[in-house]
Amino acid sequence: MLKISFLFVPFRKKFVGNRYRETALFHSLWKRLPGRKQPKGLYYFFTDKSQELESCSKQITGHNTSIEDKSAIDSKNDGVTCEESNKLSAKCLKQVLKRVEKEDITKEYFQSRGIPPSLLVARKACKDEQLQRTLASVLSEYATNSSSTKNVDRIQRMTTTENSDQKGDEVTMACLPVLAKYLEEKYPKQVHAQHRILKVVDFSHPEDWYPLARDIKRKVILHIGPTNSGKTHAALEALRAAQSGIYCGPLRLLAWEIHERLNKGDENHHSVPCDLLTGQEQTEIPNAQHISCTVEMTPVYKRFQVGVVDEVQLLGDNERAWAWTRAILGLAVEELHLCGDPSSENIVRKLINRTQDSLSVQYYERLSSLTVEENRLTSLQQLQAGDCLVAFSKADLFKWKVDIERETGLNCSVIYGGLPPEVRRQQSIQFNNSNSSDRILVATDAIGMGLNLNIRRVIFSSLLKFDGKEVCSLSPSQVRQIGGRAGRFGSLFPDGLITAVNQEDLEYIRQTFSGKLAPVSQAGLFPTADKVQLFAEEKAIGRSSFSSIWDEMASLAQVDGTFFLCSFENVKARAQAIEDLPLSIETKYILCMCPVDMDIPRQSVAFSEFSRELAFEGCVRLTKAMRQVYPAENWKDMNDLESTYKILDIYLWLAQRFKDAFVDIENATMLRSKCCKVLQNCLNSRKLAKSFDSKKTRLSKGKKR
Ligand SMILES: Nc1ncnc2c1ncn2[C@@H]1O[C@H](COP(=O)(O)OP(=O)(O)OP(=O)(O)O)[C@@H](O)[C@H]1O
Repeated sequence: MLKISFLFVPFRKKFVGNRYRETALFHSLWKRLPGRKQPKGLYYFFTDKSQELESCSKQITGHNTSIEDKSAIDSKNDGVTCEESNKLSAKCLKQVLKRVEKEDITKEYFQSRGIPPSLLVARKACKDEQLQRTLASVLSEYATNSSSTKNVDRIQRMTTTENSDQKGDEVTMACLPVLAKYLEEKYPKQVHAQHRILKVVDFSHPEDWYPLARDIKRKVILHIGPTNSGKTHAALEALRAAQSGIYCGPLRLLAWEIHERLNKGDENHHSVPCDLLTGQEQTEIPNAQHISCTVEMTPVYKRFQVGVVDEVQLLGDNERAWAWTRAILGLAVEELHLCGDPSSENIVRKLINRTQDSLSVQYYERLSSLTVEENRLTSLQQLQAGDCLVAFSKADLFKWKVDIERETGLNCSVIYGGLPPEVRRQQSIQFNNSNSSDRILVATDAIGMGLNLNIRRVIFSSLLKFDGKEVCSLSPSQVRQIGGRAGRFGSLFPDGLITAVNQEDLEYIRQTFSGKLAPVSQAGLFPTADKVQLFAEEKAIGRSSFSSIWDEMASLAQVDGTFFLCSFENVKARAQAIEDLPLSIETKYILCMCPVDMDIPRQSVAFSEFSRELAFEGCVRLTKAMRQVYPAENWKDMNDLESTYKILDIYLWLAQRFKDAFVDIENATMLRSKCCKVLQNCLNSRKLAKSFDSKKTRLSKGKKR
């Protein structure tokens, strides 16, 4: 219940007092239509609705609107505000309803004016306030123009339906065309303008956004399999053999890895010159016809022979999914290889059906065994080199590290998402090294993707994770992704094992691996810069109310069942931070896409400072505080360093887009690698252990939850 109210409160809040409330209201009405067909010209009905309903009220009840209401209308030179207008509408409507309920107005009254009695029944049956308003206006339409009776039969039929929800929807559906016609005649200018706006936010055919790709009949090969099944390997073989090609991966770490692998070559492959393109980096390798990039950077304006998009199950990710949708629909390649887990098959089929490319699916099995152990881990002494203990907070990770190192004498490498990718990679190399026969890994779910790890056994210390807002259980897909890291074909430990610290968790893991993954059902979309720009122009939204664009676009956007709109929350938070700056919409859009976590004060302050300097000075420099990289010995120092790294990273991300303004690129790059070195030293230092007060092993505390 709590969760539901969280979802609904902001949603409703969005409508109250919003000057675009009417538009949103009608949007919510037509969304109820099967197939969500957009009724022409619906949106402006309530722009003048106080007067409209006033006259409607007068017609039906025979009374004028109260003096009090009238004075509210008259007191505004430019008409009433929407909020007032809504209040007035409600009052007028109430009057109408009251009179009808008192039977002051009889069926005969309506019939004599050509109003079908079924409409009255429909209105009474309908508890939804929005629908009541719609119906009230339809009543008024009938009262003034009895020739508009095309829908009478439909309405009559629908209002006799038993199910009241269905009744409400069908009544809405029947009323909308009447309303639409009426509005188009009454407010032609506004309706026309509204049509143009709706065209901008019509996201029902995103496949048409990529004409270069649509010019090619692409051959799409979908590689479906669990982790460690060789699907990426197969796709990369095709990439290497191509004259030109592009790899699009979910992480910088993966983009780096493919970039290096192609450039180096190995005993079975000659080297292939390959550029690197990530949010923060861009290389120019001589003669390179290949690119390895992070999926958000996918160039859809350039042709390649072969494209590879990795981890396509992320088409369902709430925040980043748009990048996969864009890459899959937009890559202008002759041959497109998509790699994903079994949950991605349905949605990829739907997308390729839209692009009308050819699709073949290749299925893969794991290359080596993966076994869920019978017994849970009961003592740290049971740990062996090659084990990976998974925990979900940084504090937990370090406590485990300290306990393990003290009690077993084994050394722990550490990997978590907050560490710079360079450090994550160094820690993984250290762990993989075949000479380190005393190595354990303690890690968060950051090991799930992007690192080649030689793990013998994955041990879940918990299945609960804090996602930034609340503590929630890992999904079956996450459990499989993390657990599947145990055992790697061709490594020291080809056969993988999985266990847990808690018995209940172990049971859950067993069930997860024996069940099927729920399919990803929709692919994410996000408005492109030009759509945002056009929308702002049509709506005459100035630079100063940039942050309002996102809610308005979300409320009007037309997205069909194959797609969903990715979350706007982070983008909105960034938009609010730069709201008052004299920057173009285009520049503000770029700033909003910057990967800053606005919930972290140091990051949000730095982002605001960079944006302000960009707007007012045209030259952005690192501050003194951002240049300070001191040796770290404890928990707090580490946090500071991670934070400094992230700020330098944001600086370099922005520098890629505003090269002339961000003049400290060299310095930032140098400081960023210094941060990595210090962090790496700190992680390997025994001094770190002293910053934790962990006298007892965590395994000796209650295991059975
Ligand atoms: N035919 C092959 N010959 C040699 N090595 C292979 C072959 N197939 C796969 N491998 C190796 O096995 C490992 C797993 O393969 P790959 O990364 O392609 O799996 P995957 O299914 O994409 O899994 P994940 O999604 O976990 O990355 C890699 O180290 C890869 O190089």
